[in-house]
Amino acid sequence: MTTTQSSTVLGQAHLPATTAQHERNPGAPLDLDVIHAVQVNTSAVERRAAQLGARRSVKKAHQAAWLLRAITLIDLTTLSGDDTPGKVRRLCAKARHPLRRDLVEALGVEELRIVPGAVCVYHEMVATAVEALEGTGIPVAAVSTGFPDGLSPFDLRVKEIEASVAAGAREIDIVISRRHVLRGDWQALYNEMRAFRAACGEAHVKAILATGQLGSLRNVARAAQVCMMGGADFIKTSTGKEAVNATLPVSLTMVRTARDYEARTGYRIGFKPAGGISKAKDALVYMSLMKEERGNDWLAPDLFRFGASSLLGDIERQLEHHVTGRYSAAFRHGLG
Ligand SMILES: O=C[C@H](O)COP(=O)(O)O
Repeated sequence: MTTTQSSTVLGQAHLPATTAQHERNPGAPLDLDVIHAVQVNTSAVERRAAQLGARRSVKKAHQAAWLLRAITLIDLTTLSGDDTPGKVRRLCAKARHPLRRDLVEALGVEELRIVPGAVCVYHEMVATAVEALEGTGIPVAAVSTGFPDGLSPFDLRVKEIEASVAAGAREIDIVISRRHVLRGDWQALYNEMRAFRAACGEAHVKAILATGQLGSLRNVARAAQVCMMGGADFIKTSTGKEAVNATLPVSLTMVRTARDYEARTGYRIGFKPAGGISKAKDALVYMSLMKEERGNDWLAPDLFRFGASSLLGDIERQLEHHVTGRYSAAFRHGLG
C-alpha cells in the first residue's frame, strides 16, 4: 500500500459508516398473528445466498479497507474448556493491538483506532477480561444461560446473566431454549427472552438461536421474530458448538426478519453470524450480504458483529499480503 489513492481509500473506507447510536429495542407484545404469518421461500433464499457466495470479492486497497473494517466488527472470542486467565489476558492484549505494529504503520492507519467490537468469554473469565481491557472502551461480552445448550435450570440461567453483568460484562449472549421453537411454544420462548432481557439491565443482549438445531428457515425466522419482540438487541446465528453454525441462507433469513421487525416497530436489531467464520474471504461475503440487504450503515459494530475465534489471524495474514506481497505462515498470526 504505497500510493496516495490507496491511502485515501484506507483512510476513509474502513471508518465505521455511522457511529450514531440508535435507540435500544424495548421489545413489543407477543403478536402470534405476526409469528404464524411468517413464511420463508427456502429455494429463493438459497439461490440468493449462492449468488452472494459466488460474487467476486473487493480487491486491493478496497479489500484492505474492508478487512480493517471487519476487525472492528469481530467479537474476539475464546469459549473453550481449557480457557485460563492467562489465555484470556493474551486475547485481550490482542484486542488492544489487533494488528502488528509494522502492518499498522505500513498501512498508514496509526491514527485510526482499529479494535474489535468486543471480547467474548465465559462467565468465569469476565472479571479477568474486564481488568485486562480497562481503559480501552472495548466491551466484554459473556455467553450465558447455560451456553451452549441452554438446558440448566431457568432460575440459574437468569442468575448467570446477573452474575456476568455484576462482573462487568456489557454484553450478554444468551442461548434460547431450542425446544420451545421445535414445539412451536412461542409464548414460552417470548417469556424466556423477556426474563433474560430484564436480567441484562443496561447490558445489551444478543439472542443466540442455534439455527443449526431449529429444523427449518421458517423456524429460524419465527424464533428471530419472537426474540426481537422479547427485547433482543442482536440476533445471533449460533454458539459455534452446533454441527451446523453460521450459513448464508440462515443469515439472509435473519437479516430480512430483522428488517421486517424494523419496518413494523422502527427499532434496529443487530445481526451476529457466529461459528466457523475463520477466513477473511468469508467475512467479506457476510459484509457484502449486510451491505446489499441493509446498506453501508449496517457495517458498524453497533449493528453487525462476527462471532469468531480465529478470523482475526487470517485477516492479519491477508493484510500482511497486501502490504508485502507475500503470505507468512498462519502460526505467525496464531491468537485471534
Ligand atoms: O460466538 C462465537 C463462536 O463460538 C465462535 O465460533 P468459532 O470458534 O467457530 O469461530
